[in-house]
Amino acid sequence: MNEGSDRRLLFVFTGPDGSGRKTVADSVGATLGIAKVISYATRKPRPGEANGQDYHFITPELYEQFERAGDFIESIRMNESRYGLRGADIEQSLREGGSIYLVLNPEGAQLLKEQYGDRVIRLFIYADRRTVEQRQRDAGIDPAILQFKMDQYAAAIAYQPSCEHAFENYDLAHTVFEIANTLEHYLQRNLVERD
Ligand SMILES: Nc1ncnc2c1ncn2[C@@H]1O[C@H](COP(=O)(O)OP(=O)(O)OP(=O)(O)O)[C@@H](O)[C@H]1O
Ligand SMILES: Nc1nc2c(ncn2[C@@H]2O[C@H](COP(=O)(O)O)[C@@H](O)[C@H]2O)c(=O)[nH]1
Repeated sequence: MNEGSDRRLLFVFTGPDGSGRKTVADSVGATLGIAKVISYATRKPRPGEANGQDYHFITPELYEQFERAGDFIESIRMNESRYGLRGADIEQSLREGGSIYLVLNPEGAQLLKEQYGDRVIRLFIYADRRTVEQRQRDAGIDPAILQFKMDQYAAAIAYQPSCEHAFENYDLAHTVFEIANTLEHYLQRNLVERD
């Protein structure tokens, strides 16, 4: 486990796809001035997505190269696409920017928890199945991918009890406010402990 003596925290936003994890996480991150660590993905960007902001969009060949070099702290395959996080990116962000946040599915959240132990705070973001499906349809997700994501909904929801905190996400401003308040407590506690 990679706990070390450092108490900089990793806030992991998880939950079902379409619950609003990215939207909420980016807003909380901007409010609190916390840096995001971005995954590498082999899929093509969707409309509105930007390289280096949503993902590092890379070719399958480069992904394989990173994987062979043992760069990924965790790596998944989903719908023919690969997604992974480079351990060096996490370590560098922690060194340079203090606490960080990430957006991961429950599998990734669990793997990070196993690696970083109690430095990982999992924030489970959820909404009901119908809302989540409608949001993703409105966002223009490919119907086959949407079906795949909805097939994962129940399994994703089952991860909630494992997480340190859970927040429903209907009123975005309210959700962001609640989470920012919660995270501020962690950040302040850490400042006091490190004095
Ligand atoms: N509280 C909210 N009310 C209405 N729409 C929302 C809310 N939160 C997020 N959305 C919208 O829902 C859609 C999905 O949000 P987002 O991409 O943040 O979800 P996600 O959980 O990261 O899922 P995915 O990984 O599939 O993108 C986006 O169009 C976003 O603008
Ligand atoms: N375990 C990991 N999951 C990841 C990573 N990067 C993204 N994701 C999750 O994959 C799905 C699909 O994302 P989409 O952007 O194509 O809709 C979603 O749940 C992401 O949160 C990762 O590095 N590891």
